[in-house]
Amino acid sequence: KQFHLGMFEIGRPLGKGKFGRVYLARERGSNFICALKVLYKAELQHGSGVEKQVRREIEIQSNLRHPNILKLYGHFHDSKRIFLILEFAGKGELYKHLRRENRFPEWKAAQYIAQMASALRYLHRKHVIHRDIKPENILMGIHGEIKISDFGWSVHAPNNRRATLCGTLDYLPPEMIKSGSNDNWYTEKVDLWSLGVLTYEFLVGEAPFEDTPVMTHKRIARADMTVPEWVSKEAKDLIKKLLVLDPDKRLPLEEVQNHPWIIKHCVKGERVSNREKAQGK
Ligand SMILES: COc1cccc(-c2nc(Nc3cc(C)[nH]n3)cc3ccccc23)c1
Repeated sequence: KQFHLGMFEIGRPLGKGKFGRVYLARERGSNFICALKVLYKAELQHGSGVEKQVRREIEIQSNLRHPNILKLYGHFHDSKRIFLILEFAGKGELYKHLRRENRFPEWKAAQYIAQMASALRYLHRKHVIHRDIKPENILMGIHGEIKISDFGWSVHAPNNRRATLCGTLDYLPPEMIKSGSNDNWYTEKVDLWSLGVLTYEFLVGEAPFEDTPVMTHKRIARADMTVPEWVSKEAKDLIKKLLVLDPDKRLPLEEVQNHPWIIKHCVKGERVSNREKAQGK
C-alpha cells in the first residue's frame, strides 16, 4: 500500500518525541484514526547511525503484531521528512500517569507487568531485544492497556554501537554498563533486568538505582538496591528475582507470568483486585 500526506487529515499535535513531532491524524478514505510521527531528515544527521537506525526499526516494527506493542501501519517520506503511520493510543504516555499518581497500586502494577511480559515473550520469540524498557517508552490505550512504543530495538546480538547514554542510566543492566566487555555481547536477558526496574518504579515511584550517575553506575554493577518494607512480599520476591547480576539467573518470562504476585492480580483473580480497588489500595 502506497501512502502519502494527502491521504491524511492532520489533527492536533500530540507532543514532541526525541526526533520529531507526533500528530493525531485521520486517513481520509477510511476515517481511520492514527498517530502520524514526523521526523526531519535534516535532524537525522545524514549517514550517521540514527538514519540507518530509523530504517532498521521501521523494518522491525512493521512486522510485529501484538496487543501490547504499538503498531506501525506504514511509512512514507517527502524531500525533507519521514512520516510514520502509527497506532493511536488514546491515553498517551504511561510515565505521565505514573508521575501524576506517584506510584501505581499493586493490582494495577501487576496487570501492567503481566502485559509487558506478554509483549516481551512475543519479541524474544522473534529474536528482538527491546533494550530500552522504561516508562517513557510505553503508551496507554483507551481501555488502560499498555503498548511498548519505542523504536530503539535491535535484532539478535547487538551491533557494537555504544548504547547512546543520552537517556537515563537507570534502566541499563550490569552487562550493558560494564566497560571493557569488548564486543558488548548481551542477550534478550537484558529486558528481564529492565522489567525488574520497571516493576520497582511502578510500585515505589522512583527507579531502584536512582542516584548521581556515578553512584547509579556503582549500584547497578552491584545490584545494590532495597525494596521499601511497605511493598508486598510477593512483589518484592519478583523484583529480587529479576534484578540479578547474572543474566542466566534472572526469572524467565514464562515464570514471571506465573509468579504468585501476577497470578493474584491478573484477570483471572478479578475478585482479589476488585476488592483491593474497592479498598483504594
Ligand atoms: C511528549 O509528549 C507526547 C509525545 C508524543 C505523543 C504524546 C501523546 N500520544 C498519544 N498517543 C499516541 C502517540 C503515538 C505515537 N501513538 N499514540 C496520546 C496523547 C494523549 C495526551 C497527551 C499526549 C499524547 C505525547
